[in-house]
Amino acid sequence: MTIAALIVAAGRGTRAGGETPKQYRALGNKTVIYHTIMNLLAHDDISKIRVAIHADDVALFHDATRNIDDARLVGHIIGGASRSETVRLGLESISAEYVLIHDGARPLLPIETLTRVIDQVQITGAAFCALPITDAIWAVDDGQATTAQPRDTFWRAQTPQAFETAKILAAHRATDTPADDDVAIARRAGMDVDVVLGSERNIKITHAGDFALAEKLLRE
Ligand SMILES: Nc1ccn([C@@H]2O[C@H](COP(=O)(O)OP(=O)(O)OP(=O)(O)O)[C@@H](O)[C@H]2O)c(=O)n1
Ligand SMILES: C[C@](O)(CO)[C@H](O)COP(=O)(O)O
Repeated sequence: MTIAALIVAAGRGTRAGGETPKQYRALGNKTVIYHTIMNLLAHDDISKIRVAIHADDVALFHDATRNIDDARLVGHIIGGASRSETVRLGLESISAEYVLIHDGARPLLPIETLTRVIDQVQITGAAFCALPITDAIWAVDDGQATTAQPRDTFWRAQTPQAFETAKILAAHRATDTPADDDVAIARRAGMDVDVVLGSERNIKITHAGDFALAEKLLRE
């Protein structure tokens, strides 16, 4: 049994703003992507980590990772125009039995969450971490509440999302329409995907204000 990780980090971070893409900005005294990689290297079952980066970021990536002395971090690849395309390109380069697909912009993944995903994917072949919703959920149209939604049936998806590599690669090859995440691509292909408990700590840095939250979580 081999488990690889694919970190997708080829986005531009438009919503976060700033001159440098968010994955190469500082978090503590390292970069965001450094933390993301180290969190995955923390699990002994991960035998290989591939990072998909943007063609303009090669120097930034080398700078961010030059102090990582671990042979499991293998050569980077260049991602695509959408997250889904980046994932497909990354999957084409991975030969392990299972693959964990993780956002480069989630630098605070707890080892317990990672372990839950790794354990479950080896049992059922597809698993991701997510959080149940505690607020009431309303459909809103034109600024007005319309229909209350049954919140027990909705979970907030996080990454890693893990699959048998051959199956998720086939699912990606079978569609040209990008999706928000890889669970959506898997479901499109008819795969069953198990959910395990994620973590409030496992935030995705999306907007500029998320850096302050990430710094606070890092210190805790
Ligand atoms: N073409 C793309 C787009 C996104 N991603 C990655 O997918 C993850 C989640 O995407 P998101 O948070 O939306 O990042 P960006 O696309 O960079 O952000 P934005 O939409 O604000 O530009 C990030 O790690 C991002 O680098 C990617 O690898 N390739
Ligand atoms: C993959 C993801 O992080 C799961 O929550 C999310 O769908 C990424 O969305 P974005 O539109 O790329 O920010």
